[in-house]
Amino acid sequence: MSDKFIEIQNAEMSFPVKKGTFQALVNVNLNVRKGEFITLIGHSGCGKSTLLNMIAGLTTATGGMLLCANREISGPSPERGVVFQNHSLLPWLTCHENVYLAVERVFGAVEPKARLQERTRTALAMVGLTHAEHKRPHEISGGMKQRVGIARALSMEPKVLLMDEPFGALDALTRAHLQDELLKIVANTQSTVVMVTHDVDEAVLLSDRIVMMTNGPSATIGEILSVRLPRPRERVALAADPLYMEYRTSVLEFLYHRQARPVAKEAA
Ligand SMILES: Nc1ncnc2c1ncn2[C@@H]1O[C@H](COP(=O)(O)OP(=O)(O)OP(=O)(O)O)[C@@H](O)[C@H]1O
Repeated sequence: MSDKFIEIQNAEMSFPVKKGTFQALVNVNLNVRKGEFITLIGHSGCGKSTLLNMIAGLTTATGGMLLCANREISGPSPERGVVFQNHSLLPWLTCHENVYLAVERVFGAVEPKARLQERTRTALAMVGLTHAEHKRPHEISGGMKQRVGIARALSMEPKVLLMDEPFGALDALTRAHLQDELLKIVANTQSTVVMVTHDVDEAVLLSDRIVMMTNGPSATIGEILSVRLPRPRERVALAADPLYMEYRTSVLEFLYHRQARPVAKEAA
């Protein structure tokens, strides 16, 4: 397992604002191993999405360097699949067509249609949506829409799956169900994942390491917690596991004692 699949070196991000420049992130250093599951956690506005977008190549760092598989990240690429909270499906297309579109974009030039169809069906099966492949987004639940978003990202066979609060808008039970599914999918695909979350239990359940960010402006990585719970992980058993409680308490301590939320200092 390579130690440096994603390399973030002294990354910075500042935004031009009315009063000059807003320094969102400074001095961010992180190496992510191949196959590792990383969550980014921190108070609202600390820069989690900004950092994820930098890894996605959707925004360019104003300082430092970001690399994926030894190549500088200079824009979005199918090697880094992104899943957003609002799933962003095209409403006039079926689930199958939404995924097919992504598959065609990545593999369309080199593979026959039958293979593209097969890839699409495999991705939908992976998230348990074969039965809904001909439905349109308005005909399915929020959790199912989010699963289509995950299928679409996975269908491109990304080297890295980047997820920005993918389950944030879902009710607690659907969220738990999708977390369990994600654990299985990632175990099967051996994907490298970087995921933004606000949810401490979600972070402990899913992560190999939890990256805890300080409050902004000039936010950075405060601490990194290695979660050494064996896999496969089972939420009910973990709830009574003393080590699980210890990790949970460490993250809560960081968030609510060491980084107690100040009065919001958003960009002006
Ligand atoms: N394009 C932009 N222009 C100016 N300021 C920005 C821009 N994008 C983000 N910011 C500021 O950078 C900071 C980090 O924002 P970001 O969305 O990354 O935080 P976050 O931790 O993901 O927040 P949340 O948890 O609420 O989604 C915030 O103060 C935000 O207002």
